[in-house]
Amino acid sequence: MIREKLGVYFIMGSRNAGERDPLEVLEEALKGGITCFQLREKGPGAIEGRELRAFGEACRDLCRAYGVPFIVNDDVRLALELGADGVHIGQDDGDAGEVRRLIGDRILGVSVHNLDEVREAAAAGADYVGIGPVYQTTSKPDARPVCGTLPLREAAEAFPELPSVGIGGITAANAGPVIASGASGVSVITAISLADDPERAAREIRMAIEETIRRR
Ligand SMILES: Nc1nc(C(F)(F)F)ncc1COP(=O)(O)OP(=O)(O)O
Ligand SMILES: [Mg+2]
Repeated sequence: MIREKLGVYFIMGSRNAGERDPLEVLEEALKGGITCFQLREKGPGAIEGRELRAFGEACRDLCRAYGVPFIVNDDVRLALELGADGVHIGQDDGDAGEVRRLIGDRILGVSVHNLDEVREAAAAGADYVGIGPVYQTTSKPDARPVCGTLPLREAAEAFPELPSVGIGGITAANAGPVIASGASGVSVITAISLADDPERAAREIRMAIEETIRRR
């Protein structure tokens, strides 16, 4: 069941770890208890071709070793080539129904920004939706305006069967309200990928959301 795997959803590409080896950062995040990982190779210096394939295989193998779902962002062909557990697409990355047909029963995540897009994603067979940016983000230059937690609450109330994750500027300090709004998890790039101690950062986010779930 994907809902339980969405708690601490780490997203990273080869260029998100600053001066550090991204594979070391990923393994530390896995030790810290992330529950899902998305390979999102974007932005300046993004790798491609054989280099991306090799990096993706290494990320996949680390996730498998820790029993964590390995999701690929945008690139359905790469996801299928890598034998990924699923794919995440945005509103401009293709038709969700078509992607569902291409990936079979693998995990399908869709970015949404309003209830119409939630409804469409559910109809297309999405396993979860990503909603944001909840807070100001530094990871996505083309992000939409900050939306806060209200869209998460609206989606959870209107479509309680469709798990959602909040994304955008989330840290251990502000993860609580995201979960309190009804989201099943939080997605994080920088708070883990550029942390001095990614293992500790992942653990603190996991503790923050589990505390909120207990009180919810
Ligand atoms: N990559 C994402 N992952 C999630 C997840 F739910 F998985 F946390 N939610 C939202 C996005 C954003 O997806 P998209 O709008 O296509 O932009 P980009 O391809 O630049 O990431
Ligand atoms: Mg995308």
